[in-house]
Amino acid sequence: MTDTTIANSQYRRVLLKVSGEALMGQGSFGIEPGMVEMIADDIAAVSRSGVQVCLVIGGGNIFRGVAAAAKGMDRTQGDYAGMLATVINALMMQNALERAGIDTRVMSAIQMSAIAEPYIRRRAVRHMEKGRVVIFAAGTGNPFFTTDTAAALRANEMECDVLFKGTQVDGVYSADPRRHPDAQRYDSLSYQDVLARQLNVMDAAAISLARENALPIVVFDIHSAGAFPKVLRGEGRFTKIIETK
Ligand SMILES: Nc1ncnc2c1ncn2[C@@H]1O[C@H](COP(=O)(O)OP(=O)(O)OP(=O)(O)O)[C@@H](O)[C@H]1O
Ligand SMILES: O=c1ccn([C@@H]2O[C@H](COP(=O)(O)O)[C@@H](O)[C@H]2O)c(=O)[nH]1
Repeated sequence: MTDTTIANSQYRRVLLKVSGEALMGQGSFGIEPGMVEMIADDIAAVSRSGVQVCLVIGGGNIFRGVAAAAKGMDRTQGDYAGMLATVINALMMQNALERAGIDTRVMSAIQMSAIAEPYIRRRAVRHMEKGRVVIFAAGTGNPFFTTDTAAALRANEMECDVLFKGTQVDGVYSADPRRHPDAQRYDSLSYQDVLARQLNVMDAAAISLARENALPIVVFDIHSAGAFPKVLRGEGRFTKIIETK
C-alpha cells in the first residue's frame, strides 16, 4: 500500500546510510535479524511510496579497520576486512527487502561478481528509475575511508536530494552524547559548524563531500519502527546539516 504522506514528500531520490551498529539490535556484535527486518520494512514503505531509495550500510557491527589497527593489525588489511563486513550487511538487507517484496540490487565497489553487480554509476541510476532499491556495498572500495564518506560520495554521484544518516543518536550534539549526557542537540547546523566544532557524528571527509554539492544531511535515530518514513516527512527529532548563508 502506498503511503501518500511520503509520496507527497519533497524528495525524489534519497540515500539512507544505515548504521552497521544498528543492525546489532540489543546485541554487542553481528546481526539481529529482527532489526534488519524492521529497517527493511521502513525502507520498503518509502520505496513503495515512489521515492527512489539507495542505501549504504556500515560495517561497525562486524569489523572496523581502525579498531583492528589499534590491536596491531595492518591498517590497510583491516580496512579491506571492514569493507567485506559491509558486503555481509548488504546481503542481509537485500534478503530482508526481497522478503518485503522490494526489488533490489547490490552493487559492490570491490568486484565480487558471484554475489553483487560491480558499481557502475549509470546502471545504479537506471535501477533506481525502475523502482529498485540499490545497496552500495564495500564502501568506496578504498582503505582509509568510512562508509559515511561512501554515503556522501554515492549520494553526490546519484544526485540524491538528501543523505539520511540513520544511527545511534537522534541528531548532532555539542559533544558526543554517549560520553556527555548534558550535551545540547542542534536542530540544524552548517557544514562549517560541524567541521570547525569537530562534531564527530560523521567524519570530516563525508561532511566536506556533502558541502561540495550542497547535499543536505539529516541525522536521526534509526532504532525504532517507522523512524525512516517519519524523518522523511520531516517529523520527530533529527538534525539537519545544510549550507547557511
Ligand atoms: N557531536 C556529536 N553528536 C552526535 N553524535 C556524536 C557526536 N560526536 C560523536 N558522536 C557519536 O557518533 C556516533 C555515530 O557515528 P558512528 O560512525 O560511530 O556510527 P555509525 O556510522 O552510525 O555506525 P557504523 O560505523 O557501524 O555504520 C554516535 O553513536 C555518537 O556516539
Ligand atoms: O570506503 C571505505 C568504507 C569502509 N572501510 C572500512 O570498513 C569499516 C566499516 O565501515 P564503517 O564506516 O566503520 O561502518 C571501516 O571501519 C573501514 O575499516 C574502508 O576502508 N573504506
